[in-house]
Amino acid sequence: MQGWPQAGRGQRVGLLGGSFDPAHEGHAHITRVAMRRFGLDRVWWLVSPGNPLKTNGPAPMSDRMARARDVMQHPRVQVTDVETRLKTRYTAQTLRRLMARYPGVQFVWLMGADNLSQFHLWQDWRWIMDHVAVGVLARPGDRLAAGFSPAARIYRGARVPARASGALGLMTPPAWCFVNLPLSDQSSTALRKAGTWRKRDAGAIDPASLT
Ligand SMILES: Nc1ncnc2c1ncn2[C@@H]1O[C@H](COP(=O)(O)OP(=O)(O)OP(=O)(O)O)[C@@H](O)[C@H]1O
Ligand SMILES: O=C(O)c1ccc[n+]([C@@H]2O[C@H](COP(=O)([O-])O)[C@@H](O)[C@H]2O)c1
Repeated sequence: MQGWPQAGRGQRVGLLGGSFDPAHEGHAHITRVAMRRFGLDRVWWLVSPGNPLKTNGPAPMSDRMARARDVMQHPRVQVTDVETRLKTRYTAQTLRRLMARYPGVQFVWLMGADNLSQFHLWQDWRWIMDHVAVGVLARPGDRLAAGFSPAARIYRGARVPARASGALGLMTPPAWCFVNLPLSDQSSTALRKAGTWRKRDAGAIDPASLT
């Protein structure tokens, strides 16, 4: 995919942000499940210029994009460098700009349970909860911690039961839903440790160029 991803008014678009350093079958698996369970028309992978909470830079963007496209081949899923184009790396900033750029599109932020546990540390995380529906996918080892996380507790009144997950993208935020699924123990950390992925390129990102 070259250029900006496409979506029509009224479409439900899931956004899976990640370092994808490297992408793996676990990412593809949760994407397919999210499309089905949350009734999404499309999913865009947002390959991050760099997680603001991680100090080490990831492998070069071009390598991560190429690998992500190899791993995720589906007609309704697009691997994108939207955050590089927008010059954002904080999710709230990215979402504000995407919502302005794609009026009428219903975005659903997707993440694994490990990220829900950390969510209260993200910049403007309450703004995200208040403005975008959030779909959380179970991940081995993180189910309980995610359920008791500050974000889950503070927004417990906005939790959508898993049996109603298909309507998530139509709901007015705050609305978030946790779904169980056949678990995948794949992780980028394990792949990096196994040495099957490229060396890190800590100098690839100039943080000053990003908001
Ligand atoms: N096996 C998995 N099951 C459920 N969610 C996952 C899985 N792997 C990744 N995710 C989710 O996909 C998103 C992007 O993940 P990311 O690119 O950080 O991969 P990762 O395997 O978690 O990497 P790392 O090991 O470096 O933290 C995150 O929301 C993460 O929670
Ligand atoms: O906005 C934030 O403060 C923030 C903090 C940590 C992670 N994120 C986003 O969470 C997504 C998953 O990150 P990662 O590195 O765990 O793959 C990715 O899109 C990051 O930009 C966002």
